[in-house]
Amino acid sequence: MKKYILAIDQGTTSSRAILFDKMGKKVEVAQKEFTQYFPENGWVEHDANEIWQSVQSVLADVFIQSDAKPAEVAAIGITNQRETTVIWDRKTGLPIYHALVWQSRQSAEICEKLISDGYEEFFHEKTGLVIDPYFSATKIRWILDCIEGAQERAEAGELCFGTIDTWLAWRLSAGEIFATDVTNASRTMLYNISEGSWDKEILELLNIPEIMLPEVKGNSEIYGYTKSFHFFGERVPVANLIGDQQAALVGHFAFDEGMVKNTYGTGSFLVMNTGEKPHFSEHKLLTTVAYQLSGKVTYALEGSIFIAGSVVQWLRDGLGIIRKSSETEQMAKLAQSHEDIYFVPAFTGLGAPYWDSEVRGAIFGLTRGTSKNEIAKAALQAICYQVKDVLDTMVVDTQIDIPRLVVDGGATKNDYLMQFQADILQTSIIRPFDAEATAWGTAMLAGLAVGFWEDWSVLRELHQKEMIVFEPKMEAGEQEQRYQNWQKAVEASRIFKV
Ligand SMILES: Nc1ncnc2c1ncn2[C@@H]1O[C@H](COP(=O)(O)OP(=O)(O)O)[C@@H](O)[C@H]1O
Ligand SMILES: O=P(O)(O)OC[C@H](O)CO
Repeated sequence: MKKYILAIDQGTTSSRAILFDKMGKKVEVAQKEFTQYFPENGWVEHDANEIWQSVQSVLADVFIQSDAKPAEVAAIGITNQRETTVIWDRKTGLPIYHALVWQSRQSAEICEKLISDGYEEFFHEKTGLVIDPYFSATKIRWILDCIEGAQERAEAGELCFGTIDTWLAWRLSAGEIFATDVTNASRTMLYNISEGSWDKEILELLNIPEIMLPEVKGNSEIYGYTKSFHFFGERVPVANLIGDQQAALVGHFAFDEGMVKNTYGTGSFLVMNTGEKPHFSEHKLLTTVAYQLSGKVTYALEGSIFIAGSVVQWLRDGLGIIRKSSETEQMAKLAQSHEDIYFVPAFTGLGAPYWDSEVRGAIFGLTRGTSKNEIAKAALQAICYQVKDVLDTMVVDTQIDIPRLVVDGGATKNDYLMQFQADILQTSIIRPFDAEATAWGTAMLAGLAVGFWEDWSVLRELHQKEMIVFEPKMEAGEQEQRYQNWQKAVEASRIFKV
């Protein structure tokens, strides 16, 4: 008997496997971090094989740790860090280069050329995106340029391109599934979001052969079956692929137009459901696909922040001033209030609403009295200021008020972060008791596809109602003053270019 849905949440810093039972209860979780490579200024890479190994490892762990058996899994859903680009050999399955991570800037020059040649409107109209190294298109171009003979091999059909969803589905099915979903496709800068297909003019402009691209599918259907993974005695359907931010939107049940969620993971992503018609931003927010169910596309508006939880990771792995991310909460509380510093964590440029690839990080206001506590506090505050930059832009762009923000993601465990976010936005922050929206989103979509759950009304009943609300406490005067200081710090960072 089938008892579980298995969600694979492949994030920027770790891979996770989560088992949900029929009541929507999280039965077991396994998690594994993997290596981040920073080969040059602003570059971020992953080893796609290591990602695959980390996924195999958490899949094994989740069964070893629980009473569950692979034969009891009704379906698998895969949700993933988006845009990260893998190119591999169709025959051997070996990647021809490291995966270029969404945060990575190595294709900045290709983007600058496209902008100076006047292609901004061309891409915006077709893909809903701004021209930026963030998206997969110029990363593909960069790899094809960088590896000798790759262009010819791609043209001959010998190479496959995929975002991480495609890579994992391909691996799990031993090459039988070569597909992506519409949300991941909409982040490649190659996909026409109005026509619902790879855009031939863009492919021609970037000289990317269509033969290397996966088939694009909806968000709740059987893509194929597992084959290679020996822990599955029988073949288990892969019944959903979806980008992690869109999965979180679904996981929060943000199905109505105007509903917004924000996720605090490696980056931070504010996403608003905008309904059946795409809303094209005048303020450099991204128009993207929220989900496609029964052939019907729903669109979203997104503000993407490149550095959020990863600034905390940098305090741990780069500066070495903490051992665990959770320590930052206490440090922020211990920080001296008169040592007020501002930290612009633009390690790989700034995303929405600035889209500045060249800016790099800076800390302002250091004194002899500044200690690691103040730096940790400023790092957490920086996440919140960036969210305000995006949320204010979204309100102006859509003319829709956002009186409350539903949140999820690893960094939301930090109560200081949540309270400061409520204070600086002057908005209520709603944190579900178990902030596992991303995995729950993919699990629901996969479960519906195979009839594990009958329909959305059943799932709505199961949806957790418990939550913690953080209400703003800061005086409006202080909030305004602080935000002005932040804006000055961003301005100053953008002036300094090496
Ligand atoms: N208690 C905490 N305080 C602040 N940041 C945290 C805390 N716990 C985790 N993080 C940050 O959250 C991120 C992990 O969240 P997660 O949602 O798993 O990210 P991803 O999916 O991008 O890998 C890491 O960057 C980590 O530094
Ligand atoms: O890995 P996350 O959760 O920070 O998400 C990464 C985003 O999908 C990048 O667009």
